[in-house]
Amino acid sequence: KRSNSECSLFPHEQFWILSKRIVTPDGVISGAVEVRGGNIASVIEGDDLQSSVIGGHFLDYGDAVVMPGLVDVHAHLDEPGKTEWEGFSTGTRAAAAGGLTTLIDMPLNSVPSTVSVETLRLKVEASKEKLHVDVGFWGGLVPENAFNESALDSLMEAGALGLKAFMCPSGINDFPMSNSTHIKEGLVALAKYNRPLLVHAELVPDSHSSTQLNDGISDVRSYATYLKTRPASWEEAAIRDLQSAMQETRVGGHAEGAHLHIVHLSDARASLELIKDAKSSGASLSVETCPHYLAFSSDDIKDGDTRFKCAPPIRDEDNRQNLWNALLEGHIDLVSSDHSPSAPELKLFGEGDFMRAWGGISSLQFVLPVTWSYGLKHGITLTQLSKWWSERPAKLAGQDQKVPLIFKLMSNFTLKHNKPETLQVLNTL
Ligand SMILES: NC(=O)NC(NC(N)=O)C(=O)[O-]
Ligand SMILES: [Zn+2]
Ligand SMILES: [Zn+2]
Repeated sequence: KRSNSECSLFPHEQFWILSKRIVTPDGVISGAVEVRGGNIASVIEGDDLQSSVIGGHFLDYGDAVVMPGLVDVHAHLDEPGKTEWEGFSTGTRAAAAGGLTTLIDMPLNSVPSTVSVETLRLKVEASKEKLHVDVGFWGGLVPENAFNESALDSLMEAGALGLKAFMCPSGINDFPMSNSTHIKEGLVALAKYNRPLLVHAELVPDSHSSTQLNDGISDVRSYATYLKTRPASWEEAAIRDLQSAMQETRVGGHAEGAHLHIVHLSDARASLELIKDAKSSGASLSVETCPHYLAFSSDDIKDGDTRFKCAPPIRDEDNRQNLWNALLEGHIDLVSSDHSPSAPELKLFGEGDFMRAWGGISSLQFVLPVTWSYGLKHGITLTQLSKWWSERPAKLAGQDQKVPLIFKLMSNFTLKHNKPETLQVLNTL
């Protein structure tokens, strides 16, 4: 609704958006999108629609792309508590600047972490009057609530869209790691709601104590040093450890109805093979990767440039190509930002110490151009981009209404010509 502020919304209850490139489930069409009362009312294929069909108010965007807004299922907005790291106001403005119209906020890096109905309410309260795009919330699965089904139920019934767990230390004191037993419990609780459990899948082998991790560390400014401390075998070990939990999400399984989603996959070798096997065995399983894994390889990262520190780490060029192939072949389902900013001083830009800097990449407003620019070299299409960044993330977050009804209906109508009767049908839909 147009407010009397300097809002840029077109001041009409009903208007049309024309473009030569409108992204629909049936491909990219030239035509017009009808907006009525703030919703998509119809989509019409055809050229020169101004005069013949539409009349009224319209915005003609020429050959600029018109597509569903991006839905980011993995963003750390850090409020309440750490607004010097991000916050709802700056984070949602960055999202809007980058074409993201929905963010699902992670349950950690805020203070407190979102691991109960009380802390979810604190977060919702903190977000009031600060949102420039839609925001939803994942709840946190931690050892403290994993066996307390009623606590998980109240978190879900209070509006959490699913749960998130870490299988390794998260770097946040009040968000401890979980094991596969906790995860199985979480999946059983989620089965009632047909909702997902998202997992940070890195598992530190028992032999590794945290001190050992830093043993023999030579040059902390070299990215290779950091990369060596978080090998792909950690991702593989976590996904191997999740196998039986994944099997329980199959039809007839103990957690049928629940869904397991692996966040920010970096290892496109053994870990990806295990995911592919689990999917083909019928597990209700999906996996995301992030633009920084698709765009950069370890060789690109200069000494001391701790902007690129994240967990799991950015791996080598061959791995990056494998990630693109897996995304193009549908083995990786979607892309998310894993926007994990911090106060600049925590990145230790001066010292460039990869071992002590905050792990997390700040990227929200760049994810669309990065995915598109680097994807062009792999021949990606706008339709694929929209599946990876809008349609599938919206489904994971249970936001099916974000995949506009008309686009769903469009999948039944193969509009060849905007014959009046067809238009009439669409308009009444
Ligand atoms: N607490 C975090 O924000 N962690 C994040 N940090 C990264 N990815 O380096 C994450 O998603 O694991
Ligand atoms: Zn993570
Ligand atoms: Zn994250």
